This record gives sequence, structure tokens and C-alpha cells, in this order.
Amino acid sequence: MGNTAKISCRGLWKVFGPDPRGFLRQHGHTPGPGDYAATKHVGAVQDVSFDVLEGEILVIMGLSGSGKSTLIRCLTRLIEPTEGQLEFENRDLLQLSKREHIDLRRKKLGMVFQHFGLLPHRTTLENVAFPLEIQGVPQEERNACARKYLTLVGLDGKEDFYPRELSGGQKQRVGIARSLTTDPEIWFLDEPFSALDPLIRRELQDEFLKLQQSLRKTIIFITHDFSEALRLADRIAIMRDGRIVQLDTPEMIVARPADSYVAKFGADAPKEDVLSAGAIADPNLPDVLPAQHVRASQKLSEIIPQMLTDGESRVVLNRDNLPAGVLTKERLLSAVFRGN
Ligand SMILES: Nc1ncnc2c1ncn2[C@@H]1O[C@H](COP(=O)(O)OP(=O)(O)OP(=O)(O)O)[C@@H](O)[C@H]1O
Repeated sequence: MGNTAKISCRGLWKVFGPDPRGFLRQHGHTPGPGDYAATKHVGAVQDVSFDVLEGEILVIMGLSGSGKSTLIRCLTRLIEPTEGQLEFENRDLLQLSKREHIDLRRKKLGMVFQHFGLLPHRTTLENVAFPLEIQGVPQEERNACARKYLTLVGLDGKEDFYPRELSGGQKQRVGIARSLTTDPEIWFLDEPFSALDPLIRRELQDEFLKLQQSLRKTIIFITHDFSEALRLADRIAIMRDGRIVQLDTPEMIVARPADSYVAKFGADAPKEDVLSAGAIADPNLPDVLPAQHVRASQKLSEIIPQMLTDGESRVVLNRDNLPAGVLTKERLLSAVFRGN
């Protein structure tokens, strides 16, 4: 993941209701819940600012109704934001004409949704090739491309099947392959695995991570499942009532939640798989350092077996091999069982 912002949004609002812009002006961009209720407006996205970095998986996570879908729809301009700035590779997205935007969406953005949206009277191959057909790519070329992506998502041999002949997981694989044929620069996935049973869901998450290792797309992934967010994300943006309350690495979301809403999500997280030695080490170094060391980046699940066997503390070394803290057995257990 690089440091270049692929998408930037600043002060983004989406208010639904009779007069969204007038409403924001009237309330000086700081409306309270009572203001919304009194005027029949809804603040689906409220003053949201963040960057999506090139090559990262940014997961947007939050309870039902927190504004995830509205935010993603603003970013893709399937709906118009009420206010704010939106840039794609430093180009002002909100200044593009409708035509330019449709073109951008077709060529640079890929989208996968929870409901597969496959065309029922077309075969798997034709469904996957469809975005290229719209672009006027000749049949042989688009079919070759569709075959390539069908292989990539493990659907070899299903080219001539119709959607009704596929399982839910297979349909979603078709949706994934279809969204990739145009080689999008940004890949939006809105609850793509939510309709699948837990085993298939986990399998597709693994495949998705494998795909990303080779494709290195910039990804915005929506889910309301915190464990899915932890497994997939480079960074997680947690939404509540249309606002991003914390945007951080999975580890920091669990180790240093911004408030009790975020902490509740982290409470049941498998701490040993998420937290690393560096996040929980005591930074105050004693005069005499423990003889054994661990690396700051090592996950607790790797360290626990040895530390619980010998009961010895460890000095925690940073990337430059310098002591960054000390980890005692008590601190380790407290992090795993009490979450701090
Ligand atoms: N077209 C609309 N008109 C009025 N209110 C809307 C509209 N679309 C969404 N909302 C409201 O905006 C808020 C955010 O909805 P949104 O669908 O973005 O949430 P979400 O986090 O994606 O929820 P879910 O996980 O259930 O899909 C909700 O209160 C919803 O009722």
C-alpha cells in the first residue's frame, strides 16, 4: 500500500429531505438530531473526510443505517453529494459532466454488490463479458478476457451455465469476475459476501485476499461484519450516524478504540490474532532488559505459546532492532482477556 491518495473526500455531506442545501446553510453545517427530526431531513453522510490510498483495502464498517451505502454511492456518484469535495487522482470529480463521469465509472471503477445483479438470460461467460460489450469490445476479445477472469475466480467449466444453475457463492464469483474485466483502478464492494453462508463466505474472503495479492487494486469494501473487516482491511473506517468515528488499522481499532461504540465492536475480536507485541508493550524500559526478545510486529498468537511456557518477559524490538518496550506475561494475558 502506497501513500498516494487515489480518492480524497473532504467535508462530504448527503442529506435527504425537502431542501438539503438550505437545511445545511440554515444550521451552519452543525445540525443536531433534533434539527433533522423537526424538518424531516436525514443526515445519511455528515461531514466525512478521508483518503483512500493506492493499493489499500479500506473497509467501511458500521451498523445498519450508519450511512455506508450512501457514502459509497456518493463516491461513485450514483447519487450526488449535497456538499463537499471529491477528488479522484487529484481530479475534481464533482466538476465532471455526466458523460465524463459515466465514462470514468465504466473504465476506472469496478463495483460488486450483495445482490449479484446478473442478467438471467445470459450465460456466465456473457455476464462476465457484459461490461466490455457495452464498451464495444469485439466478441472474441471480450470472451477471451472474460475467460481469463473466470479462471481467476475458479469458475472454469461454468462458462455456459445460466445464473439459475449456479450456487450463491458461484454467482458472487461471477459478479467479482464481471467487475474486473474492465481492469478498474478502484474496486467498490458493497456487502458482497453478506448473502452467503458462513463457510462459503470465509472461503470467498480468502480467495478475495489472494486475488488482491496479485491484482493490487485500490479497494473500498463495505461490511457490517466486524470480523470480516478485521480479516480483510488494511484500514477500517467505522461509521455511526453518517460520520466516521474512527479510521485506523484493525489493530489500532481494537487496541485504542476512539469511543465506546468502537470498543463494543472490538470487545469480541480475537485479540491474539489482531494485536501485535508493539501495540501492547510497556514503553518504559527497565534498567536491565529481559534476555529474550520478540519483534514489535509479531502477533500475540505467535508469542503466547513460548511466553506462557517459560513465563519470562520479552524485550520488544522495533524495525531498527532497537528496544521499544517490554512485554510481561501479565501484560500479555491482560491484553488477550481484558482487551488492554
Ligand atoms: N433515498 C433516501 N431517502 C431518505 N433517506 C434515505 C435514503 N437512502 C438512505 N436513507 C437513510 O440514510 C441513512 C443511511 O442509510 P444507508 O443505506 O446509507 O445505511 P447503511 O449503513 O448502508 O445501512 P445497511 O447496512 O442497512 O445497508 C438511513 O437512515 C436511511 O434511512
